[in-house]
Amino acid sequence: MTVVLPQVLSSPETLRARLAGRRVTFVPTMGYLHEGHATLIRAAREAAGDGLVVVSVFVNPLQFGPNEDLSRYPRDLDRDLRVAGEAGADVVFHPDVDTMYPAGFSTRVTVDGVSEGLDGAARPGHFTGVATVVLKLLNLVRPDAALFGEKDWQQLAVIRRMVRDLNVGVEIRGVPTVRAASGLALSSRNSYLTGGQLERAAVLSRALRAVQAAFAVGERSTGALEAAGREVLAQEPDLSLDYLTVVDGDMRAREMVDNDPMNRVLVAARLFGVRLIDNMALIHPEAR
Ligand SMILES: Nc1ncnc2c1ncn2[C@@H]1O[C@H](COP(=O)(O)OP(=O)(O)OP(=O)(O)O)[C@@H](O)[C@H]1O
Ligand SMILES: CC(C)(CO)[C@@H](O)C(=O)[O-]
Ligand code: BAL
Repeated sequence: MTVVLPQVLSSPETLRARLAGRRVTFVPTMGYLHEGHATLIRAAREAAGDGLVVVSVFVNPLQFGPNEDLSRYPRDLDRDLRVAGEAGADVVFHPDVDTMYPAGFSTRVTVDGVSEGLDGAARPGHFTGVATVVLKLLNLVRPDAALFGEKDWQQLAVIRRMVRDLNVGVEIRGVPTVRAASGLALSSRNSYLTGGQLERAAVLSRALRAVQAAFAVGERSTGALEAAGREVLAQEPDLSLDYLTVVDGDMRAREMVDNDPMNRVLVAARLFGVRLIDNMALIHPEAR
């Protein structure tokens, strides 16, 4: 099958000229696209009708801490163009860092509350970096709708809050997490792991399923639910746990949970030196 590669644009001016007057559905990414991204792009294609699907590929330095993996974050634009084209993208916006943050750039967007715990606490400044770049990308692309993965559940909550608070006027859609057969959530950072390590990293999703199973048999204390997940994680000696926490839709910890479908268990851990995150609803989707 011949794939029509998307048009690559790197300046705000050419992007605006290309998108003028068109309905636009947008998928922001940091590149190194995998099947999770392709699922987002296909969903965008379906939602877009005869409008344009725009994918951004930009590794945003503002959301990386000083000791994080910015310099080694995986990059492969040629492959990204093939994946994006196959999934139905029309345009890939690929700006360089100076275009996004020219000399004198001084503005930051900080979302209080939902940004503060979990990854916000573990990665100081991370969500300010995310909110700033996402608002900037939304202002450049001016989409009707933008799609984000539920894999980054707290990020999705931060973006929804920002869009609501600042009247950005874009529909934000969440897309369920795409997983490997082992249960491991697909992630660009999985490329840091070898085959055997990837199999072992599936312990994260097994821990989340153990929390779902405890909830399904009636456990409502978050302490006991979290203990069920941690017990599974304890079986992996090369894992260093950041958090495994049950939160409500506003990212708040509670002592007891009810059947609200927004209740979620989130996990972040370092495995073989790589920091991975995952999350699941407390109510197993098939039990709804
Ligand atoms: N497995 C997945 N299923 C669904 N959406 C995903 C998945 N992985 C990433 N996404 C979504 O794709 C978008 C771009 O994410 P990003 O480019 O950071 O990829 P990533 O795989 O999450 O990388 P990282 O390793 O940095 O976490 C985000 O909205 C993210 O939530
Ligand atoms: C939303 C995003 C593209 C902002 O850089 C990034 O955080 C991501 O890929 O999830
Ligand atoms: N997908 C989230 C991007 C990050 O970890 O910086």
